[in-house]
Amino acid sequence: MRPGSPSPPEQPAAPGADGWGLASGGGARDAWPRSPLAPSEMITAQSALLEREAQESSTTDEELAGRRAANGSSERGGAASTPDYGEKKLPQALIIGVKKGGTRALLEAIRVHPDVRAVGVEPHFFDRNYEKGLEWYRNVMPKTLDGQITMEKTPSYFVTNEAPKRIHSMAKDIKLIVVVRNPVTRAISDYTQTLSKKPEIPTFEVLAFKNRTLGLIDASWSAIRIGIYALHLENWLQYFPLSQILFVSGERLIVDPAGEMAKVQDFLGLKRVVTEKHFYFNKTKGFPCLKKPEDSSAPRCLGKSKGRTHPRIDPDVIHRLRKFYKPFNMMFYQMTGQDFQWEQEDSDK
Ligand SMILES: Nc1ncnc2c1ncn2[C@@H]1O[C@H](COP(=O)(O)OS(=O)(=O)O)[C@@H](OP(=O)(O)O)[C@H]1O
Repeated sequence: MRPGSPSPPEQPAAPGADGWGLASGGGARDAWPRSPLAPSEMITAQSALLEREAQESSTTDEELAGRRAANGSSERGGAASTPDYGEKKLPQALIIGVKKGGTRALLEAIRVHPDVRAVGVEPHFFDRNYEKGLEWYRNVMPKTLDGQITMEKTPSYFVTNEAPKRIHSMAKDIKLIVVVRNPVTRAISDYTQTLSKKPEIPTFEVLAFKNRTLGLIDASWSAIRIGIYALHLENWLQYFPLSQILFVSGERLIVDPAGEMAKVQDFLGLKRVVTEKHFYFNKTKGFPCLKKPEDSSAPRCLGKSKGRTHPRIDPDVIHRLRKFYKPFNMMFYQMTGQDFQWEQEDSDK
């Protein structure tokens, strides 16, 4: 951490503490709340801090990863196929998280834009493949023409300690996008993904607690820890100003994809090309899908690993988790100047 930078949120305020007014701008990150934590929350917050050193469990888009490994070959970006002219460049914008936030939906939507070329698989350069070097990374990228933006998404970057420094040393003016989602639903989504691969794992309710009788949440479990967004964001703000980070609402990306895409295109300095016209709500899928491009026959919904049915979780556990996350969420709203409204009862259903 650089000298003079704000301290990590070791003592976030308990729910209902004073001074939680939302910042209107981006300068609120200095205003760390100072109210004491409930003891159990103190313990879990501390364990969360300690666990930051732990290696993040991997995030993959199984279906895509299965099709093509990031082994140095480029992948065509864009919905309409763009001829493979141009040169490979290091990315100017990254979708850095969060796992299960809606990162694939965002990447696929922004790739429709003719001025964006993106690599389809997750390169995991700044976490797992850093030692391969920048030339390896550049080679993973698709070719771009002048004026086109190169992008990639790797959701684990957001929770990788070394990522901000590494990315900053590559390009300090890079644009960063984080898709955030109610951390309770995100945790359940994350668990659902693991469960789909390892059906023998314990229940969510078992994994979520260090001590269920005492109500001690296990913040060292990555499914829980990833959702402490304020903690991770603090790391990024040591290297990047808030103006270089866009926070996209994972919830709004589902109910109003065009609205969120307008913000993304503005942030990237792109013309608003991706609009309502590109989306339709697919009742079978239960999610918005991209309309079929003129040169293709099929509309494009995300694969079956996106939009999975979640197992039913004990409402008491949901309630406890909501309480656990509330002070961190408040802190996150204050740091970003955005209220994601996760405290509303229905938002983690
Ligand atoms: N249009 C559309 N179609 C399908 N799914 C959508 C869409 N928009 C957002 N989402 C939500 O994206 C969730 C998966 O998030 P990610 O793509 O970030 O997952 S991953 O980290 O890359 O594995 C996924 O989470 P689950 O519902 O838990 O499967 C979806 O809720």
